[in-house]
Amino acid sequence: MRAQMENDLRLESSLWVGNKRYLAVLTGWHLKWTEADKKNRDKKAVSVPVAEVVGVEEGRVEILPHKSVEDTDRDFTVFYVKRSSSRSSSGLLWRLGRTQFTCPSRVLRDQWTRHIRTALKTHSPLRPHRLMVFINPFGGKKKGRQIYHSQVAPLFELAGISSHVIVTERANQARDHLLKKDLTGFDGVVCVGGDGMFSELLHGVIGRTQQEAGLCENDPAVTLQQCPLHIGIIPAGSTDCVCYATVGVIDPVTSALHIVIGDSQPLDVCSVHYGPGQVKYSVSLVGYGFYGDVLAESEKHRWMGPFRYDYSGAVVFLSNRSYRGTVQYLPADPLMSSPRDKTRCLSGCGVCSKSTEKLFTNSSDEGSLYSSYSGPFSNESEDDWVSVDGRFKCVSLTCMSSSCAKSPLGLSPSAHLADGTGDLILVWDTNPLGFLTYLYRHTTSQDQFDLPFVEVHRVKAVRFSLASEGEEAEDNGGLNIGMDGEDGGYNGSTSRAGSKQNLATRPEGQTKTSKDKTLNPFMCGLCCRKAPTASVWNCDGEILPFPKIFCKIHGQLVRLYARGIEDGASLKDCAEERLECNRTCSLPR
Ligand SMILES: CCCCCCCCCCCCC/C=C/[C@@H](O)[C@H](COP(=O)(O)O)NC(=O)CCCCCCCCCCCCCCC
Ligand SMILES: Nc1ncnc2c1ncn2[C@@H]1O[C@H](COP(=O)(O)OP(=O)(O)O)[C@@H](O)[C@H]1O
Ligand SMILES: [Ca+2]
Repeated sequence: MRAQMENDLRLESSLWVGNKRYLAVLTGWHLKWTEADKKNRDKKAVSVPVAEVVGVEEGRVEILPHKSVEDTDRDFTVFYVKRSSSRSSSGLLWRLGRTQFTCPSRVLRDQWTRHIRTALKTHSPLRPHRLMVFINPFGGKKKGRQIYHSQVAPLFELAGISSHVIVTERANQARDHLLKKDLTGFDGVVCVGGDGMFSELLHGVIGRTQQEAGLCENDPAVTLQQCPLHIGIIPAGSTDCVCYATVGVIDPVTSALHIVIGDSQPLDVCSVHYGPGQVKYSVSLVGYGFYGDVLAESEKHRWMGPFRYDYSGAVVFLSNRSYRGTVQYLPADPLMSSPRDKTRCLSGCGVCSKSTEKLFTNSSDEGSLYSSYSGPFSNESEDDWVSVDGRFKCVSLTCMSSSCAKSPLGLSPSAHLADGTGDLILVWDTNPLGFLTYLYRHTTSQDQFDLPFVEVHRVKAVRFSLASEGEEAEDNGGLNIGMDGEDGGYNGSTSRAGSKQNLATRPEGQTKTSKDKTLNPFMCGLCCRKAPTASVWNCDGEILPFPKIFCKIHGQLVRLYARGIEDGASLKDCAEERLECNRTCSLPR
């Protein structure tokens, strides 16, 4: 069947590009053109997967900086994805490649354009035709509108995508629109903004899907329904972590091209249940302590733009706080992967593909992908939960690496985008120099988990609560700046929640008292006010002022127009070995 289709689409002709003659071949999967008049050795060949052809137009056409069409009879122009490496980040930049072909006759020209269009329809079924685009005009450096109109809209137009654009006038407008308005006919939704805008789309799309399925999303026991609408992100925010971690670069053109060709990247989502029956969703950071405090502080300084996080980070760091709490977690299957196995989740990731089979019982049946998720708690009992009690600088949970420009490898460099697990990072109370070392390692390739006061666990669910009242009343705001480690928070212990040992507390003699503190004059001004006993949660950039939460990871709940990070090195090997391969061989197609 496939071979038959391949044969029907196959086309081979001698065409001109400029003043050189090429042998052009369309196989259905690839469009390839090889210089015809040269001897074998220096033959110039270009091969583009059909899946990466953006569009084909009759005549000699240019798109950027402005559209121009020279309507000639025997010419056609092919637009496609072209890669270049990015010096500043880990992924590859995508640009719009363009080649103008001249045919010997108009009939042949029409045959070529028709065949390419049919090949696109056949081999790229997820390409969007209609998109809803939300632009936050105030995100990041406030360039959202300009970025969309100058860099993204021309590409959508070229690909024949019709877009309904809404420039937001208030926070949560995009989320509310997705929850309430008619979405018939839309293939996907796109945000132009930062992680906060993405979060609005995430909430809208998940909420709408559960509403339509008649499910109560606030009930942590419910298995949520996979979302049929794809989400696209055009980065124009402050951290842009979700874009960075799923594409590898912060670049509007690259992201727009991923949308245009209908790339599809499943993504794990963490539901955070808090307060009386409320839920929020996160894909990057659910953080208590340091990251919660940084976010709360940064809200006061929004006018600073993206720099507010650095400023607030320094302020919070200097206030040297730590918080008591009880963390319980449900470990993931250690045979699948580990947060310290030094692997990276790249495009075509094997761990994620294997997890797809585990997460969806009938993975071979495409249609069942959205209905047969077996949920994370199919076999677990209370005995499987592990409980940890102590004082922490921060507690972070992330469903993916959470890499961003500040931290190119991310909060958890070996986390996976779509394996149905999250990484729980516990940073016990430690002296400021120790904590600074931990933070600083995020900016280098040094292992931030290789520190005595840090632990990381791959998990399926997490519970957090404040320590019991007597313990909570203990002082906070630690002023110890020594490096001896004695004041470290790592004197709690670990136990199975359901077992007899249950919730171990710190051993006698190691309890921190105010006498242990060493005052540092530099810090004094910041610490004289009474430090709070509880922090807030940072849920993908939104403050949740309820310390007690329950988090559950939903494997591959949503899909993005992305394909994971492409590794430049493997791409090069691949290109050297097989000329016709224009990208990483392991990609699923
Ligand atoms: C010493 C250098 C330390 C660098 C530490 C970098 C850690 C970076 C981890 C980033 C994880 C990001 C997770 C994503 C969060 C976003 O959802 C969320 C919302 O983003 P949006 O505004 O684009 O909508 N962003 C955030 O919550 C921002 C978190 C950023 C934390 C940055 C902390 C900077 C710390 C600087 C410490 C400086 C110490 C100086 C000592 C004198
Ligand atoms: N028109 C608007 N006015 C005010 N806030 C908005 C508007 N549109 C969106 N928002 C909110 O602004 C917040 C930050 O947006 P985001 O695009 O993530 O930028 P940044 O990365 O700079 O924080 C989001 O939480 C979003 O809900
Ligand atoms: Ca994951």
